[in-house]
Amino acid sequence: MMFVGAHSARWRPRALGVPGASPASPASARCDQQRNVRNAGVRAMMPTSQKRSMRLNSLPVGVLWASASASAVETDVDPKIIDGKAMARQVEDELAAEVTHMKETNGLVPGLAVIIVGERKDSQTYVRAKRKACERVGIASFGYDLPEATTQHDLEVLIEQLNVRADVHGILVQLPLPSHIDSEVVLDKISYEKDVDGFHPLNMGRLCMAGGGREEPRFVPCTPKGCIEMLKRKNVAVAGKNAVVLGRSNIVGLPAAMLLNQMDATVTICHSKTQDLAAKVRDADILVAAVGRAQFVPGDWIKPGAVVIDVGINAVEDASKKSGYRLVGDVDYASCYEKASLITPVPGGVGPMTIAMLLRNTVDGAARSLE
Ligand SMILES: Nc1nc(=O)c2c([nH]1)NC[C@@H]1CN(c3ccc(C(=O)N[C@@H](CCC(=O)O)C(=O)O)cc3)C=[N+]21
Repeated sequence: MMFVGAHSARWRPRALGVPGASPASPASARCDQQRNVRNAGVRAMMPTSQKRSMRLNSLPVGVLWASASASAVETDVDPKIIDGKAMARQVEDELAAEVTHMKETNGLVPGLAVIIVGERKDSQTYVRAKRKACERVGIASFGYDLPEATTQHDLEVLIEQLNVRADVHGILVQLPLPSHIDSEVVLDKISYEKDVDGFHPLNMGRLCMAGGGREEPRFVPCTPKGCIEMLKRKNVAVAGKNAVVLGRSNIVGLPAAMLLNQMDATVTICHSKTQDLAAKVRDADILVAAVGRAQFVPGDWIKPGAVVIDVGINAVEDASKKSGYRLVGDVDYASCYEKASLITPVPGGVGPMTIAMLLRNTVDGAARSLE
């Protein structure tokens, strides 16, 4: 049976607070001494003209501070940049406290099952990041690494088993799935009460329904939820503002538009058939770019003072890097930075917040299981 193999691949929970110090995640340690390392990451995202001015307030002022009071230091190094990595660590700290409390009062350990089918390198990277994040906050993670040739039936059987397991509160099937598997059918199989990705039609449907008295979705998709959390934590006023969402995917664009609509923004969804895209974007007080095209949005499309949330993660060739590539977003960062009042970097922006929201959803799912 394939699940024997899957079980042997089960992730072993490690002690809390052990930094998963791999070169790919330099900021996984949370101690104060590490703060300047993290700030260095932000500094790398800044145009050179800004770097000099920020050096003054990036002195190690917080060495004696508790991490709970470190937020101003961590996220406001350059007030224009929304440091998603630091913000995600803050969310993780909050979640770790909740998880500890849950364990102490109810003996409950939140559990997340992550299924990956096939050997896509990018999927493996993301899944590894999710597992490490679970370790940091004390969530038990159960990894299922299934071969490319896994059948639709076997995948569905696994999901049904996870649906009834009391120690699993969230189930995530990493996308994209191999083409011989019908993703929609698979996602519908996940119990909507464990659908921490928020992709189940019942969760998506409830997200899209407006009006009083309706049931809230059990879970909201992690990437758009992370975008909104960034706006909230930066105290961005949304009501009455023009929000433009580039892209209409089920995973990002569409749910992001629904959430902004619920916050009383005037939302415009743009896509490949949109006429005069530049004019639409120039009207945006808040721009969410999720088109999957490297540096697609130039700075001269940005309204002065706009808030720019860049969801894109695109690899572009870069001979100066050891890997041969670097990651860029869907906006041209340097020119958009000049016009924006707030902007998210790539990497270190929406990506880490996506993972933090997955943890949030898993802890919420565990809390709901007590009701
Ligand atoms: N069922 C499912 N749920 C998902 O949430 C899901 C998925 N499938 N398939 C793929 C996309 C992509 N995604 C990312 C999450 C974090 C980073 C992230 O943390 N990125 C780092 C950089 C990572 C790197 O260096 O490669 C950053 O932006 O700083 C990126 C991408 C979740 N996804």
